[in-house]
Amino acid sequence: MQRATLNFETLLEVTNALNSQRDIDSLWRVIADQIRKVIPWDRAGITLYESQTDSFRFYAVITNMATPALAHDSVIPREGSAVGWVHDNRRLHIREDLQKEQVFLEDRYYVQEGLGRMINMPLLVRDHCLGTLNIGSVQTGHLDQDDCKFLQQVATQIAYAIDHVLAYEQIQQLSDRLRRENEYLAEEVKASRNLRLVVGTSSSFRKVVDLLKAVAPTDTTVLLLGETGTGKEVLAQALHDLSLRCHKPFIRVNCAALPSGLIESELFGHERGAFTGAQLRRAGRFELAHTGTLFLDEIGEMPLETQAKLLRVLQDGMVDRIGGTQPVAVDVRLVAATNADLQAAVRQGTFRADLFYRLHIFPIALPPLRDRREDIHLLAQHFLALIGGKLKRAHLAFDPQSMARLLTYNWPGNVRELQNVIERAVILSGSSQVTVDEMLLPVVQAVHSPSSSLPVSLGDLERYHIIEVLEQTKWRIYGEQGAAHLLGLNPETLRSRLRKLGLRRPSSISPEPTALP
Ligand SMILES: Nc1ncnc2c1ncn2[C@@H]1O[C@H](COP(=O)(O)OP(=O)(O)OP(=O)(O)O)[C@@H](O)[C@H]1O
Repeated sequence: MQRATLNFETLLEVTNALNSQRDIDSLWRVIADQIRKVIPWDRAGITLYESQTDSFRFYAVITNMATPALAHDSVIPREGSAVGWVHDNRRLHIREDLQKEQVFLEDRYYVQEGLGRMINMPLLVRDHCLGTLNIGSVQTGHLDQDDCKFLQQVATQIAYAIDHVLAYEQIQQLSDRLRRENEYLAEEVKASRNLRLVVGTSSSFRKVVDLLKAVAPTDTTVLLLGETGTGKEVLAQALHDLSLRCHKPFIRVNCAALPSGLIESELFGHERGAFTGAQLRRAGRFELAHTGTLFLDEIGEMPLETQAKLLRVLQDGMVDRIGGTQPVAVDVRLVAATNADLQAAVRQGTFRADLFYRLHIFPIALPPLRDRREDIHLLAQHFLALIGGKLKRAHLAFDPQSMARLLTYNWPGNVRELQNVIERAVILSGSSQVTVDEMLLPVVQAVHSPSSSLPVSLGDLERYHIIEVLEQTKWRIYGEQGAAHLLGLNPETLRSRLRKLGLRRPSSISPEPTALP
């Protein structure tokens, strides 16, 4: 067969192979076999340029050499390498005798492998160089013009095919990211995180807000310390809202809520098939938070193994997906929170000291509610308005005794408790006048005391409260001294609630003169 015909037919075979849907390894094998018909080789490889690291990675390699020094995934820097030269100059480079011309970084590895000649071709798409095609042989010697032209044509076909694959991967990644963002937002909506306003004018709280405002515009890592329910998450969100990243994502991870087996894939993502059940490639929360803020709540609960991986991300800004070979660069501002004594955890060996120092750059300690009693009034009004909005109850107001009760109650550390008491009071008060019955306060303490083993649901709480009041009134519902009046409910509303709760007047108590449940 004539040389020109052979080259043409081979090129056609290469194009056909590129159009067939195969995985990259078998595809490369078919193409490399075609190239061999025209130019004998002992090593054929493709590198791709990675701008993040300004280097080239071997994307596919086939070699006859016994001990290949540069294998699949090996990385070569652009500076000083032949592939870098080809990339920068957009043209082919041949070392006809590697022994004599070891001018580039990778040449000594090729000589070690036993190669005599190396040809590097740019993979060009619209004058953009994606990487290189590299053909090496044990033989030394010249390459004629036709062969150069043939190789360049093969390189162009490969370049366009790779460009399509990369574009497809990018679309997949973007759609994966969008899907994850949607899932995340749906979760967030479900959790109805509408209590974002930061409320408080006490001097201890103002100090916290001043620190927050000072650090917000920087990219410094912030560690929020404080008892549970003191507002660490509210402040993390406020920090993000005040930062230059406010229009970028704010992503939250509760380290205590995720089982240890899941936390790494949740944080760092995973490749398809990385473990049983990983049917799709999944971006982690670090990737979702790219250019924004990642809030790691309850960081003290993070398993030691995950702490080591988190430390690596903080050091290099690169995330390794589980089962992945290529790290992904992320630009994330980290905010962490804990109610645990991290220094004690470091002493006990359950928290890494090096991670602690990475996080403890700008600690902010939140005061418990007992140390900011001046804020109770404002917080109570704030929660009343929010809960009123949530339950669609307009113009709610505390009756004067109730506000006094809230102000004098010996609140422990927790703002969430105050909020919950108010929510219960609103539900139990039938009118726009909200009564915080004294009963609500001790019950809340009992619920949260360590000796109480079972959590009490809102339904149970309502039932206990109603029974208590009915017992006080000897099951009298109507009139000034009746349970309906004390509960601030219409008697008919109370009667229907009793029916709903399945409560009946005990037979030992004589009936009221009106219709009874
Ligand atoms: N200063 C504040 N202003 C307004 N709301 C607040 C404030 N502090 C706390 N809250 C409310 O109290 C509840 C508990 O706050 P948050 O979840 O931020 O606490 P946390 O310290 O992160 O709790 P945990 O340790 O349990 O994760 C939330 O509903 C929040 O809206």
